[in-house]
Amino acid sequence: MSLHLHDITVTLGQGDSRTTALSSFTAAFEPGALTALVGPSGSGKSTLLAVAGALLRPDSGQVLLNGADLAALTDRERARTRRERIGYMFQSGNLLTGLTAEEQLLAAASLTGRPSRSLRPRARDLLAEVGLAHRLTHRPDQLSGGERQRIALARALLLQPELLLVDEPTAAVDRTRAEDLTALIARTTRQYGCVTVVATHDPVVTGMADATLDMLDRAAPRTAAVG
Ligand SMILES: Nc1ncnc2c1ncn2[C@@H]1O[C@H](COP(=O)(O)OP(=O)(O)OP(=O)(O)O)[C@@H](O)[C@H]1O
Repeated sequence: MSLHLHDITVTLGQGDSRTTALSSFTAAFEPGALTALVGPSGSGKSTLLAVAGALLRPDSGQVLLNGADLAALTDRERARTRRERIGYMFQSGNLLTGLTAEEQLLAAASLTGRPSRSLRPRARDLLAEVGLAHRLTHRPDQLSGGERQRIALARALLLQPELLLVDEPTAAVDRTRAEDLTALIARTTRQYGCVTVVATHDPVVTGMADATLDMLDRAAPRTAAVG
């Protein structure tokens, strides 16, 4: 498993709000390694996660997951790749209203056609690992922001993704929980051999990461020198 982003450019918005969020961005990510993606607010971290996760098509460039270009796949193939090969944990948690913590995990897995009964023990183990064994039957509106994020992490890990994309996992939790969550992400990354990219401002995460990628170091010059 490998992830290689090659010469990625992304523009967002229309008219006056049109912004170049990524400009000729190139980077390679190692399997079994947790890479911390750092850089000031607005430097393109979330945009990069969206492109790597086949949620957003770049204007140009290649997103090579194991050598195959996600940017060149059809919408249907991209949706399948997202369901089966990529785990996401984004800031909002993106949980489904009305479902319990345990159902959040099983519902996501059922989209890939796997029987939920066989996954239930693993779902419970993962919820216990993120410290939510006592919250299996709670629904999103009965949980804190940090708890919702932890459910999203457990859900992302359920199907052993090849690519794990995480946006600010520690923003809504205390330091001890931040260390536990980051350790879980790092441990799972090594165990599954997945490529893990975590956008973060938190020194706890950068301190435990295998590599740090600073968005500002990778930005291409905005104006080319003409000789
Ligand atoms: N829909 C949009 N339309 C126009 N510009 C946008 C849009 N979404 C994001 N941007 C701009 O694109 C740039 C990159 O945004 P992005 O969210 O990727 O940054 P970030 O590094 O994740 O920031 P943060 O650390 O604050 O989450 C920013 O300048 C932002 O203002």
